[in-house]
Amino acid sequence: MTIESLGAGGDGIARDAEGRPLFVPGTLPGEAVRATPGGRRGEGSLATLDEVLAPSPDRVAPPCPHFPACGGCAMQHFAAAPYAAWKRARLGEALARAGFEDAPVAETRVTPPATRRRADLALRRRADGSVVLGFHEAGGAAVVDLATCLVLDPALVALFEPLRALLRGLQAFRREGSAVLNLLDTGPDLLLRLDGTPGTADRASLAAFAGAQGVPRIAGASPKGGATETLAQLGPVSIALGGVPVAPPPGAFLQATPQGETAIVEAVLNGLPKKLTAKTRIAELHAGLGTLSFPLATRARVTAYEGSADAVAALDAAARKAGGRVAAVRRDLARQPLMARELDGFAALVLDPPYAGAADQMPALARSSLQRIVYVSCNPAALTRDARLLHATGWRVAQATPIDQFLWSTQLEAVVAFERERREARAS
Ligand SMILES: C[S@@+](CC[C@H](N)C(=O)[O-])C[C@H]1O[C@@H](n2cnc3c(N)ncnc32)[C@H](O)[C@@H]1O
Repeated sequence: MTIESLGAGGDGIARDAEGRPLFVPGTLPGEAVRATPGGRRGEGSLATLDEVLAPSPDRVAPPCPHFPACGGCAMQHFAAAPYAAWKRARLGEALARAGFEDAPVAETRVTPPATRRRADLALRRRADGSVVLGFHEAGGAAVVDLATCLVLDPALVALFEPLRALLRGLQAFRREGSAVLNLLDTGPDLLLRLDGTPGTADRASLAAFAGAQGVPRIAGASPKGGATETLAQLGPVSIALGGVPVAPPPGAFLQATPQGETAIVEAVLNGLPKKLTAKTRIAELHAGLGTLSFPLATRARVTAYEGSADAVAALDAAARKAGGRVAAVRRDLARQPLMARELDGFAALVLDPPYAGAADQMPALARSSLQRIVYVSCNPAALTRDARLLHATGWRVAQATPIDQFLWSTQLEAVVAFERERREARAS
């Protein structure tokens, strides 16, 4: 069969005899391949690639030995330039589906390998007591035991083996769990979600590991989430966001790479209205630890709303020390979205919602007196749904920037600046 196009999930798409889509993972447009049809996928079926008969000129040798088994990466077989163009096209399609047919989409801002500073590693204990540590396999629940990872910062990869040795001896690790690693300015910050309760011996091992590996803090929690407990702390934890030091809670959200963070911040600042004064006010939703709040505060006064109690406490403490141009407010924006009249007086609004998007918040934004909205999205489908309402209520896309924060994955980060269409423009 011949692959006609590349789907949003990264699969090559061919057609069966009846013209229905046949999704073939690991293939590229234009390729002739031999594949065996298997299960169903949406309105078509899924096929397993047996052989590439005529490779695309865009096919490259995947650099990682764990590709394609490891589910962390899906697109290592795709050359860098067409891969970046594919991500850019996906943002254009997401906006077109919302009604913005000819939105100005910038070139993709790419992220180099070996820069990811955040990892959520799955852990399993084998029957012989040894430890499997890695990401879930592509399309399955099993965990791929990783010897290396080309997207992660080497400082995190260097912890794989010491972590296996630590976990092997921990009584609190029975069958499965996860390890969230955040690379902060003070070194790796570790949150272990284990299926047992650490006793005295475990705590001693954790403190020894922290000292030996230069990990200033280890926290624990149950695999189901819930409250975290500090299990070992040898020093302070800190990361500078927009130049302001913040002490993140264990497992806190960080943008995936420093380069991605820079690209997002630049696109957000470029999306603001040009005329801002020291008295201008900006509303920021889903502020987290302040990744965007502190850069925004260099242009205006910022009211930063965030739902997580821990995150807002860290943001508030950092903001107070930094001189008070950021006011941190705790608010669950899904249950209690900002109302249109609360947005009076803000020159612009920046939102950076979680993967589900901001469906509950959009009607008030569309109705408000706002003239500028900068939407940071990690989910093109949610962006399409949320942007549709803006299209229907007279907004236009001023600029859209795709950011490839998750190298070789099918994920897409984007910053889209919307502005209200001027009346004369709408009349014409
Ligand atoms: C994609 S992160 C962005 C964080 C921050 N802007 C940054 O760049 O680091 C989304 C943020 O939304 C917050 N969040 C999720 N659901 C929320 C809700 N219902 N109300 C308010 N904030 C929420 C999360 O806690 C998280 O901090």
